[in-house]
Amino acid sequence: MKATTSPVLSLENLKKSYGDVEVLHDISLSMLPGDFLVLLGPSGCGKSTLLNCIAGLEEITSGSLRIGEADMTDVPPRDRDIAMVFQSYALYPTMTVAENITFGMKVRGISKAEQAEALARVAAVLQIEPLLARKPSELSGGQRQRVAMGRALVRDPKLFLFDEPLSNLDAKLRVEMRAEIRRLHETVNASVVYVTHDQIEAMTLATRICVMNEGYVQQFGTPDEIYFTPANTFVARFMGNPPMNIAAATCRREGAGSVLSFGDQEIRVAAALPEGAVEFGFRPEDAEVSQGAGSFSAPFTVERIERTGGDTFAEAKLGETTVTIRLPARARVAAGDALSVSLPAHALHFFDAATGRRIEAGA
Ligand SMILES: Nc1ncnc2c1ncn2[C@@H]1O[C@H](COP(=O)(O)OP(=O)(O)OP(=O)(O)O)[C@@H](O)[C@H]1O
Repeated sequence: MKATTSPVLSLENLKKSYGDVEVLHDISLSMLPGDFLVLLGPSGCGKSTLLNCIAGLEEITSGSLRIGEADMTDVPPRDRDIAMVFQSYALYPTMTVAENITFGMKVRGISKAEQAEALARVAAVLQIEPLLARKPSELSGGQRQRVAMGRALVRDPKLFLFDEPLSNLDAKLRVEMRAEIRRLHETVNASVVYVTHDQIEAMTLATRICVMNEGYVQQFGTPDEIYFTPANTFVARFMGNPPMNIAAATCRREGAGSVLSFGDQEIRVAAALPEGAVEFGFRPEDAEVSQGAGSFSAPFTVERIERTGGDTFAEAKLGETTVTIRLPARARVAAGDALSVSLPAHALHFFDAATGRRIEAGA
């Protein structure tokens, strides 16, 4: 008989209030050992508060929080079998790198031999052997971040918690460290909860993403589910750069399909959608630009062109909404040109105009 793997972390109807103000509402999610769970959302959405609840730095107001099988309600942070890496590295300035990494073990009375063994293992994984005798002031930002991770890695805990660990690094270093964290996760097969507001970090690192807004879980799924089938307009707009185009349309049924109109522009779709107001979405990279007739009955007139080097983006109006369409880098297009745009069926997204929720197209 195959044993089922039990979650390493599970939250059920977790709520957190500060005084009368509830900042986390009914959060339920779980992750399996080896999962890399990213808590993603804009500033103030509650992701750090949720991480701090998991760490035990904040008490939960109601609901349950389990790490492994054990309920954590009355368990202090030091007994939760977790290791945290913060955005500020909080290294001890007077200690060497080696001492910083082994300090926690020393405090817990772990033998010198075991400390040395753990230090060697972690230094090799993080490739910081040449830095062990240095002080934090003699390190670059990326090296300090690696040492901070080293301090967490010597623990071999049930759960690693990362709070925006890359946000103090410059763009290039962030990309390098992102790759390193990914490699690290693959090498040690750790279970990680990772907070960020950066959707690229979430897409590249996560096995599961929990998108949050205003203390609510907007969607919990794999990176592909979140990107390709966003549950609502918030998730659709939050993921992707440039974000998904979303335009208000009026829908009428025609035959087995539907016609969406945006002023004088119309698009026929095979899906049988509810009639009336609907939000229509497509990603800038899914638009196929052609010379002939596209999916839309009226062409788009280019209002603005933006060239980023690798891509060219054209802005045009769809009804009242300005939409962005990605073109090849060397596309010879200028403001005032007309574009015929086609969209493959899988690239069409529909959302309820009142609630913003995804409408599963029944075709
Ligand atoms: N100690 C506190 N007392 C009262 N309100 C708080 C406290 N800490 C956080 N909040 C509020 O809880 C909400 C969530 O804050 P939190 O720091 O978790 O957001 P966040 O998503 O991590 O944001 P950021 O990315 O800016 O750190 C915010 O509205 C914040 O103002």
